[in-house]
Amino acid sequence: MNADPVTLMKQQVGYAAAAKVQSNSIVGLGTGSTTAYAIQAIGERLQSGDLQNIKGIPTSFQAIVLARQYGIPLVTLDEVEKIDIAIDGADEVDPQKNLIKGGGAAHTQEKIVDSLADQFIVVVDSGKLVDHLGSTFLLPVEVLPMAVTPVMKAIEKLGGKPQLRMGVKKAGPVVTDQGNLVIDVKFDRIDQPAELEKTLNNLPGVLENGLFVGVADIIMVGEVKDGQPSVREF
Ligand SMILES: O=C(CO)[C@H](O)[C@H](O)COP(=O)(O)O
Repeated sequence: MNADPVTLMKQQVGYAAAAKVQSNSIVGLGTGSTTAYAIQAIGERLQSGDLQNIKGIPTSFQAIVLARQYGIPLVTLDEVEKIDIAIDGADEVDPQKNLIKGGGAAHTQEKIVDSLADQFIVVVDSGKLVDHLGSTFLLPVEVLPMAVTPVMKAIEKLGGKPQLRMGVKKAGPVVTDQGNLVIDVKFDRIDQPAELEKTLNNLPGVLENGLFVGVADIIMVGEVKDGQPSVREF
């Protein structure tokens, strides 16, 4: 393999998480470049006959496209009693397994699916591990378009520095799969993520924020040591 180290870590951890999926299960399919490897690996296991009777619940349009590409049948939350396992990425992970998600603007559907899973496995490269949430990544907040200005003002009063997420190769702001906008917020240090999660979601116009507190069961971390990729769990 001649991929760069971060890509190697993502591949390794995505495939390792897919190996935990068992036949006859409902699988939450997360969003992002790391989860994409897990979706690919689940599809390959289905195709080889190593896995049978898997149904996926997607967390985004990206997940739908990848599931179709790799032959994973999809169902909706209306059609299942429960989700057995969900695999999803994260932008930051703290030692208590709390997360910041939403780098792909998909955190609203991700939180619904990941929270419902009996087992939620987070797949990250080692660069995502932090001592405190908010250290490296801005906190994404999905907001109804008509409420962007009042929500930004309210976030400033909470001590955050908000900025509207702008599109890349698209004029204007990023529009979520739900047709809303994303405000990315810099907080100097998020010491009480559970409280901040609730406070932000209580602002009129906010749909969901990217703090996932007490949701993750297992963190799988892709690492490269001496040029060799490996995976550890906590
Ligand atoms: O939360 C997410 C999307 O909303 C992603 O899971 C998160 O941004 C990590 O993505 P990647 O694996 O590409 O680094």
